[in-house]
Amino acid sequence: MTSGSSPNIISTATISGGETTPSYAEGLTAILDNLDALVYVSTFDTYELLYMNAYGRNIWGAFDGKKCWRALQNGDGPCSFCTNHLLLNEKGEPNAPHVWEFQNTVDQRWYQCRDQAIRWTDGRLVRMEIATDITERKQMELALKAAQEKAEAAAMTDELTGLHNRRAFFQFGQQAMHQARRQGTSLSTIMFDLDHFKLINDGHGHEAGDAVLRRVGELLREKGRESDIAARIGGEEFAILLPDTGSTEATEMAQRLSLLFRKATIAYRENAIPFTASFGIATLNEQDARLESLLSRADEAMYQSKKQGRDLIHLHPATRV
Ligand SMILES: Nc1nc2c(ncn2[C@@H]2O[C@H](COP(=O)(O)OP(=O)(O)OP(=O)(O)O)[C@@H](O)[C@H]2O)c(=O)[nH]1
Repeated sequence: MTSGSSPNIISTATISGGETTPSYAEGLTAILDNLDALVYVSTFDTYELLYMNAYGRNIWGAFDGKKCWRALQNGDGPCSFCTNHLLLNEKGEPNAPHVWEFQNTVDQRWYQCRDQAIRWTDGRLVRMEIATDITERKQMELALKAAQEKAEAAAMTDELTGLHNRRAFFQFGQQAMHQARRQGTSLSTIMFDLDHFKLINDGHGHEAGDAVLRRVGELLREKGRESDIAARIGGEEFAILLPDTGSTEATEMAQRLSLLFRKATIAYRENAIPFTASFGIATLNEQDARLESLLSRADEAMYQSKKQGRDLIHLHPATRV
């Protein structure tokens, strides 16, 4: 419906058939009442509903004398998402129709709404909305989006431990490194590798090994900060990036983890399986052009822990406190 459409139809009726105007008005009403879409008209200043077709009345009830926000949204005042301000330009003339999608708060269904200012029979500009139910399409879109997000999350997650996987670690790690550079803050990394893990697998079975890895994942999630980036980057090798953290704090964190691991024997079938890890720590310095160079220093330090007997913590010497 466009501005001035009602008077046009009525005058066509008079010219073409000489029939009385009401039959055309009734015809128009019949058309509107048989549309598979909501059509309503409300005033800009008082939000009063001037018209609502049968589709709308069947869902939202009688409209006479009601405000649009009360009848259509069961609200206590104008809706926060009201589009009225988009329908008129600064000169107070109608803008092009505004099309948007919205979930109605009363029937919870999704609608594509086409809102525009039209000239009403008394000459004033009013709001007209035509809203089509798009719930099925929207549900499909939302399900697709959720599946996509789930797949993306799965592609970044280590299935066994629930921590980030290697890919996610490098992706988020690069971001953390750029942020540290931009803000001039420190960034440390702790790498650790479980000691003699092959013996756990060989002695208790692969499932027992998996239970240990899962427990390590739990402990990292429980003890880490929200901003930490903890990942399983290899079979029994883990890495944590600690934004805004210097080497002293990182060493303290590694000490806490080392202690937790020693205490956290895994109960698996009648057996209590003890485990330890060898740690290496490094902190970002000016020469680190890439995340890899920070990690390779942490790896070197971890290797020292392995070499010197395992269940140890080493801070890379190039790291400043
Ligand atoms: N259960 C289990 N074992 C794994 C997984 N990924 C790797 N492993 C095992 O981890 C073990 C790693 O053995 P090694 O590289 O010899 O290292 P290690 O026995 O921990 O010895 P050090 O690192 O020198 O202390 C191998 O037995 C792998 O099969 C996994 O997802 N689950």
